[in-house]
Amino acid sequence: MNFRGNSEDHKFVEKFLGILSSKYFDGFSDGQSSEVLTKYSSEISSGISEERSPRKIPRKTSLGRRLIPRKCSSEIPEDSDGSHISATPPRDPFPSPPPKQVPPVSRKAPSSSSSSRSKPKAHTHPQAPDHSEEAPVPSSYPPPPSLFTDLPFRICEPSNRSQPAGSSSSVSSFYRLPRANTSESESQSSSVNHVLPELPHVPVVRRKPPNLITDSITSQPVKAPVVFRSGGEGNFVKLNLNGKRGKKFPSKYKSASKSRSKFAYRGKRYKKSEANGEEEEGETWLDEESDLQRDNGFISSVEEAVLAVKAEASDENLTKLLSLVYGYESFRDGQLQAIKMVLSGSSTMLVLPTGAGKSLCYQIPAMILPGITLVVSPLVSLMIDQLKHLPSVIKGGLLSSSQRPEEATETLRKLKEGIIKVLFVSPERLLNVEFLSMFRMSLSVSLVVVDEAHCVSEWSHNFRPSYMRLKASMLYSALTADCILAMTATATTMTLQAVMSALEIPSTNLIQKSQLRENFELSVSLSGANRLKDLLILMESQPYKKIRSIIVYCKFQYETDMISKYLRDNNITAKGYHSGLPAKDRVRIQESFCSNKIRVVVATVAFGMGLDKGDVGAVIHFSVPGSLEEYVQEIGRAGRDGRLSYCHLFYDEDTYLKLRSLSHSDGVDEYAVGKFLTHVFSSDTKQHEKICSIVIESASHKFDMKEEVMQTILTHLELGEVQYLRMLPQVNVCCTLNFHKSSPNILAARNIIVAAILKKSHVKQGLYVFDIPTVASSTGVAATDVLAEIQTLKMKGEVTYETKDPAFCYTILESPKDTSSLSSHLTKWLAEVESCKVRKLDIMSSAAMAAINVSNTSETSSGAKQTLSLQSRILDYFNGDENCDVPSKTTQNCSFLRADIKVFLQSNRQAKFTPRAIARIMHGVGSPAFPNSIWSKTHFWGRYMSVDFRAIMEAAQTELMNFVDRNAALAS
Ligand SMILES: Nc1ncnc2c1ncn2[C@@H]1O[C@H](COP(=O)(O)OP(=O)(O)OP(=O)(O)O)[C@@H](O)[C@H]1O
Repeated sequence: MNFRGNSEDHKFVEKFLGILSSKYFDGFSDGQSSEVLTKYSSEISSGISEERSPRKIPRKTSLGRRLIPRKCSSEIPEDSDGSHISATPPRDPFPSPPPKQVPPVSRKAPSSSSSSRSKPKAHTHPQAPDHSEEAPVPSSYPPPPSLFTDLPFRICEPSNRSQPAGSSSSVSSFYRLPRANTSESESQSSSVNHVLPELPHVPVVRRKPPNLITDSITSQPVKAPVVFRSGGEGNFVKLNLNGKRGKKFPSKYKSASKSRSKFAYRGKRYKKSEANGEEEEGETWLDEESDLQRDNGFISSVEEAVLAVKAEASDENLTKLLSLVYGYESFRDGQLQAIKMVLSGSSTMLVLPTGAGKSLCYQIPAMILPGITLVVSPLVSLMIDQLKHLPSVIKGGLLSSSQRPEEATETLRKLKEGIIKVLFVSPERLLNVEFLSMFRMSLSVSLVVVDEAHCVSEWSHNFRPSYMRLKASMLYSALTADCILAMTATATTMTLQAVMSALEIPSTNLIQKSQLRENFELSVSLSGANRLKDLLILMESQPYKKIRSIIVYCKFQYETDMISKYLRDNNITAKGYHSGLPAKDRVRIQESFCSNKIRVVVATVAFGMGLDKGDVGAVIHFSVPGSLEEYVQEIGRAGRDGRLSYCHLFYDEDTYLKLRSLSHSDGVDEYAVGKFLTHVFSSDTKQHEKICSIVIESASHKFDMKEEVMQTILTHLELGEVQYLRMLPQVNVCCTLNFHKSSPNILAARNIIVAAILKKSHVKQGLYVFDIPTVASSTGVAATDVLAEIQTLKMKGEVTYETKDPAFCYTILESPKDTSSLSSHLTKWLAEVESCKVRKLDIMSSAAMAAINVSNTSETSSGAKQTLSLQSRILDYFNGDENCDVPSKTTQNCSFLRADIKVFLQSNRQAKFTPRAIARIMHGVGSPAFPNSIWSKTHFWGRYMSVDFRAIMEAAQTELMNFVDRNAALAS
């Protein structure tokens, strides 16, 4: 629409500007975590491949190809699918080939899909890496050791460290252990022990078996739990955890016991050499009977231990169970307390640092409690990973919206038969009406675990609208759950309060340990145009030079390729990893990294969630993270074996400004929210249970609102104080149907859905085109049922079809009485969320700058000073007030700004701008209506990134008014 200065245009601008009071100028809703921030990052400049999650629903399916949405919007599929191997940490950077005499000892009863044998196997028969791109492993690297062969372990504790407060004798914690030998000559002179130089102040204590695992071939072997095979998706053998032999977990499906024996182990085995008990590399079949006997023996011991805990959940009994199932000698700080709380039926909020062992806090209760343990997880990759890491005695399953229908059906069958004890589920699936009714009717839930619980809160760095739906009232009533365990490693006080309030966890039930492990050496340096070179210099200097596993985090997809290539050109084995890579490539890269074939992974935020590779010795941030939470999560991939690890951050101002601009990419104005609400409630609500739909792409363009923002608003309309609507699964709403066999009318006579289709469609070149929600509403069934029916017809050869236009679907329960006050309320809330995001980045930036400054003040031990400075900032942030004022590096004005906006408006008369749209263009941030593919060509694109976004909006508002007035004057 052109602006011609007529009165209508004037009214539009006036109306818009009238609504835009300055307090809403920062209207923003990301709602989507740093991943989302990253995924829009390329909008800052054209031609940059951004970290964008794939469409959740296919835009278009080929005739009859796919019916069911593959992804729900909140399941960010950009991580690897998690099928990496969690390797026991190699013990030195470039170790000698392992001796072959030590039997495999499982720290955790293995449970990967290809049986427990797959772990050692993964090392001996690794998947072929992509040699075409990958630099060869330097010949100085000996072949990677088989898993576990470096055992036994060594534990080091600083002598001056006292027991952590509140810890019991059976609790230990992370301590800082030295990592790499910084002296090259030392490393060359010793094949194994050189990794841990004997530091004078760090006495070595040897234990059997240790909690913190480091390397030493001199210590005693850990008492090995029976290495228990698993199968299927990780858990073949089912344990009778109810204490009655031959009986399953309680299920209301009483008839389901027959299939149980199916899950006894059947698979390839490694043969144990009778002579020395070592694992032979070749695969062979063992006598199944003797194996089963051994398995049964193990099961009996675990069953006994479970019964003992059921009788008395004492420290001793729990520790015995821990040692039997996991091979660990003691609980870590916080674990025992959390397990006991859960066993006593108290809902609990558990805050432990990354890698502290939170998973164990639901796995052990899952063995004891009678019903199912449901684990809600934000990422499919994380769920897959956690499923794989379940001890084999706990049978697990997974339900996510990205599954194929037959996979989901199989999991549901196992659930009903009582085979599954721990079910991983996405929030969308959990809240699916059919899923809930199945639980209500037939299954008992003992525990609901909300993993990454900070996602519940809009004040976290990683808020997800679907997590908003996890309210205690729903979890308790719809699932009849007994208890909730919420877990996170990164939550500020404000986030914790929001999570605990949503999940109705009393403040007395908070178990919170320090959110930062102590085994990090943190450093920051100022960088700029030479960042790549700086990175190489860092990696070629001590201690990084000697570290075998390193993750380099950057913000943009194109950076991962560029940096990894640069490193490879400099003889460092490196691979780029981002969500844009095909899933199989991501899996392969992760596996190669975990099996030490790649030394460095250069990744976006898509890498790392759930990554439990013990020996990652360093994490380097090529760009400043979006928040301290993100920083802590990402450095949390390092040093999970408890040893000293190194984390360096290159701070450069340009990236900070880019990210700050991007923080505004999801902002909305009250005007747009109002229009959107009018659209949402435009349907005829008198028709009971009418299915309404909003086609995502066109609405996004029309309201200049990102999909995530629309979803956040809709979720709020469902879960706010008044329930205005009920959300239904997303579907592709436009269907084109082609009849092949029977005539349409004959089919319609015996099928009411076909009859409705004929009634509601228009015929185009012999094809029937119709709107699925309309047909669903007219027949009184769900949109997914219409799709299912068409699919059935397709299977019978009656039809082929194609669907397009993914849409939000919902039914209206109540129309708002006052849309304008509702939109004002929503805009205010979204603006607060946006400001919170910007503030988090400013706090991160200010912490980095403070560390740089502290190192400038004195020459001596700047490393230690930086570590202390960052540690204290992080702990203050998590424990204190995050709303404190932080200096921003943006300026409030620029002399040419107004003049430039004027020129911009004159040269783009054809477009209808809002002040926010102008500010975005000046910041180089695209939006659905002003995409960077078009607007990045303007001279003004990103020119004012250093000027405060709100200040630009104010200037744009004035200039827009002037512009309209001038045109109106000219026209009259
Ligand atoms: N008591 C224990 N003793 C020794 N190792 C343990 C103990 N508990 C857990 N671990 C190990 O610690 C590692 C990290 O555990 P887990 O993945 O549960 O951490 P997390 O707290 O969920 O971390 P993140 O938040 O980063 O995902 C695992 O390899 C696990 O087996």
